[in-house]
Amino acid sequence: MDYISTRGKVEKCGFIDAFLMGLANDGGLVIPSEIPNISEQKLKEWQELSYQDLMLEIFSYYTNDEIPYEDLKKLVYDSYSTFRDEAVTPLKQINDSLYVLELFQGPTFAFKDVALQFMGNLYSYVATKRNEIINILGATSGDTGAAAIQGVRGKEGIRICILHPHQKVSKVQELQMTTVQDENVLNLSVKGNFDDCQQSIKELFADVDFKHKYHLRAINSINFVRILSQTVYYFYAYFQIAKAKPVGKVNFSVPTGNFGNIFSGYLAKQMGLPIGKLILATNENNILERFVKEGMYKPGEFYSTYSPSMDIQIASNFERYLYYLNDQNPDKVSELMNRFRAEGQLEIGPELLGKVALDFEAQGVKGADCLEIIDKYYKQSGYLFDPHTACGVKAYETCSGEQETCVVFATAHPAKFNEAIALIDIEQPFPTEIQQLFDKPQVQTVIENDKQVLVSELERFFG
Ligand SMILES: Cc1ncc(COP(=O)(O)O)c(C=O)c1O
Ligand SMILES: N[C@@H](CCOP(=O)(O)O)C(=O)O
Repeated sequence: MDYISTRGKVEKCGFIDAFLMGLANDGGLVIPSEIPNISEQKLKEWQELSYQDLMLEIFSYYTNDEIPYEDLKKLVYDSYSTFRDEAVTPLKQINDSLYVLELFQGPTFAFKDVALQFMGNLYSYVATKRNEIINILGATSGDTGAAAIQGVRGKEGIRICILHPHQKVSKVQELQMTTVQDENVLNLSVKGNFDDCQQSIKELFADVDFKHKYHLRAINSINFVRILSQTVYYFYAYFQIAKAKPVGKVNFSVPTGNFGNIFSGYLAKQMGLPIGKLILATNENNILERFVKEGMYKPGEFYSTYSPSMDIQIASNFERYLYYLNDQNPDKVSELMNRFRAEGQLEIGPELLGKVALDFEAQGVKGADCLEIIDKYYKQSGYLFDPHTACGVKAYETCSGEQETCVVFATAHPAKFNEAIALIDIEQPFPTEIQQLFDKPQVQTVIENDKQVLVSELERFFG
């Protein structure tokens, strides 16, 4: 398998080079040169596999044997040995049509651990085997940062700098990042929002001289390995249902911000997994809902919501989808992205909008509805959803038919977002790992949202 850019101006490369490149050197996003098709027979065979073995099977289509099988197996098994549930991503049935896939069983209680435990180990492996310097630069609305730091803290040959929006992440998210005392970790708290943080790091990654000088590596979903790692649980969830009952297509409702998690679902569907609708759940920051419903991609006003990890306007992975929507035409993608930069918006016509509708439905969920869902299901079934997951459940109620089977992704544990849960007078016990954080000292540097200030911090830390 070769890896190419959505903008077509990067020489094709192999799996590890694609992993190290992060953002494509022409400013586009890395994608595989083709999407492998998994036969029905293979899908049947995979049903019985453990999560880890399923991941090994899926990765075998993408890694070109650049990592010897036994090494990859160790990386995968080590990565999920830190999870609290043997199944890695256990599936819970809530009612006849609704299943919840718990993606929060990793060390930082959010879905990001699934990919980032693995990527942390992979970076460590590549640092040793290829003698590469690994300086990770990432932006977070709270969960990616915590998971990435946890994945590489204290690891030799790796440094990590994470930008988060100052006072716009939950208290638990802030503590998870800033109580880490290892010397290889730098937390920058930026006076701005997540989009500001993401734009800053994307500009630095696009400056190829700067990127190479400081050996910058990506852990955000701009990195294709994030996307690929996240496809595994779509397959895994589907197989758990298919083993229990005859099932045709399954819908997935995915709380969405940067379009990474749901793009992994799109990839799984293109690979041949029988997915019906990919239901895109958002909050008041609903640029993607407006795109799916009206064909207009235009950032709106920024809102701070009960689901702060999805307080995102400009969705990083949208460009990957534009590539497939436009018949894999890199020139068209370049033209569209240039137009977006110049005009601040993009619009697609009825024909392409029809194509979008073949795969996606979308629902933006207001704060009051989000809290109502948490309260309702807690009373009905005793299951406590975090606010992001609750948006996914509301979107399931709105978009998935009564006779259709739907998996909602539980993207975080409710303890991470107690600020919202407390508003509906539900008292939840905190897991010990989270409770302990409140007694630890915090280390972080608060900076202005200013490129030169950021560059100085990075030169000092990575230089
Ligand atoms: C808890 C939670 N849910 C949902 C999302 C949205 O996922 P994505 O950015 O992959 O669309 C995020 C952040 O990305 C998150 O942290
Ligand atoms: N919600 C994310 C935002 C970054 O998304 P990513 O998938 O590109 O890493 C977060 O929690 O940081």
